[in-house]
Amino acid sequence: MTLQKLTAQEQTDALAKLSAWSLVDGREAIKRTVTFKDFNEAFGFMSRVALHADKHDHHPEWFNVYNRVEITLATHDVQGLSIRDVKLAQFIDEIAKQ
Ligand SMILES: C[C@H](O)[C@H](O)[C@H]1CNC2=NC(N)=NC(=O)C2=N1
Repeated sequence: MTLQKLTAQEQTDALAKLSAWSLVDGREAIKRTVTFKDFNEAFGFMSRVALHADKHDHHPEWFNVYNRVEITLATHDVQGLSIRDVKLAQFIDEIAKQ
């Protein structure tokens, strides 16, 4: 089945459960920031996300400074949000443990 863009209702429902995530201004994407004790923990987290992302062929946009990781998720293929972003956000929440 081809990948579908989430409907407005699906997006609202998904975001209600992803409390750490918010919509990006002016773009159909979601973002969250995760802060760790130090760079070692932040990079360990990024490594785990990177391996998962590559396995699932769905990659984050992110920015890291020392212990902080800012993450943006979107699906280029649908120019908006898809179930893949929801699943990756859930995985990130699980391993961020915050
Ligand atoms: C060709 C390849 O499968 C696509 O470009 C994949 C790779 N990773 C991706 N990651 C994200 N975040 N969105 C995509 O649409 C996407 N597409």
